[in-house]
Amino acid sequence: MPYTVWHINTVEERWSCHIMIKLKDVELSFPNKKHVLNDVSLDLDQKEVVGLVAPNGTGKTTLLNVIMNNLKPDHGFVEIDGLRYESNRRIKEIHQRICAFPLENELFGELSGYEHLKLYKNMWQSQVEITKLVNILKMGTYISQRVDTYSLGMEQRLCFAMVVASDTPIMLLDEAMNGLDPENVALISGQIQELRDSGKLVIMVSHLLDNLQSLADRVLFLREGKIAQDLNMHERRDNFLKMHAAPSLLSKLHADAVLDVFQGQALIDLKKMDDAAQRSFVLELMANNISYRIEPLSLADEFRLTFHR
Ligand SMILES: Nc1ncnc2c1ncn2[C@@H]1O[C@H](COP(=O)(O)OP(=O)(O)OP(=O)(O)O)[C@@H](O)[C@H]1O
Repeated sequence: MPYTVWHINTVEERWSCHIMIKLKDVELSFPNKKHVLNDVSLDLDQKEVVGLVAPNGTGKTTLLNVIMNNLKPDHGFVEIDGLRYESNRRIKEIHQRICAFPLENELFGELSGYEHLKLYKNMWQSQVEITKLVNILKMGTYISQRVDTYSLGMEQRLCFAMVVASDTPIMLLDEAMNGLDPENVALISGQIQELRDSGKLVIMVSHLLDNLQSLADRVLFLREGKIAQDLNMHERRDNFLKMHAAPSLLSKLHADAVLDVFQGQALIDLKKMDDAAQRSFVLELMANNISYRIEPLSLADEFRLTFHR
């Protein structure tokens, strides 16, 4: 009989594979819109930033609402940290583990930003230091003002700070960067990285693909109710050739190799050419002084190929 070698997981290994959210065969239709979610199965781990990406009206918010139990799936189930929404007690237990980005109508105009942060800290009984949080997010100049005096960007930063104040293991950020200037996008991105590093699962619905490219560990594309792409952002990916779309040269390539032509740039799939063909094509680009780069697809490239082809 062969020896059985028991592998005892290290603390790090156990930590890195704890499933915080499980969706199994989730389906959901609205009366006027069928199959907004159509058989979605997903496991999301702790200590991850997960980007959820799709064009408008595709079902991203619906998916977050299913995770929060605001919508019940027609089929399938959701499990949060091993628990299902099956009784009021369970719902309460689960909601202690999740905080969702507040909607505009969940803010109280007559209260200050500071009072909102205290409210979230108390609701989740967290240990977050509000003064420190206010300083980190550079909200000191307006945090004592009534929220109905806030600009969109100030409100967005407050809503993000409210989620941080909850200190829950799962954070759902639906378009949290909307309306923020680049400096604030960078500030909040840095905080999201710290949340991830401290062990949180952060799910971000976002249309800022360049930002997700650098921030997310994993990006999901939702298309026709399904997860059309599940990209591990740390995995080494194949190289593609990106070149100025010179028609005379593109016409020499097999049509299958030209994946996309967009805003004067062509995207060439090098896997459709053998080494010799690749070399001679690159020499031709150089001889014709045509600019090109060889690199993996960006998230924006992946998005175009998934949704616009
Ligand atoms: N309560 C509802 N009743 C009926 N239809 C709904 C409801 N909520 C969403 N829908 C429809 O379901 C589809 C998905 O909506 P959802 O808000 O999830 O999209 P989204 O991807 O979050 O869009 P956006 O990027 O514009 O926020 C849309 O066609 C929308 O009209």
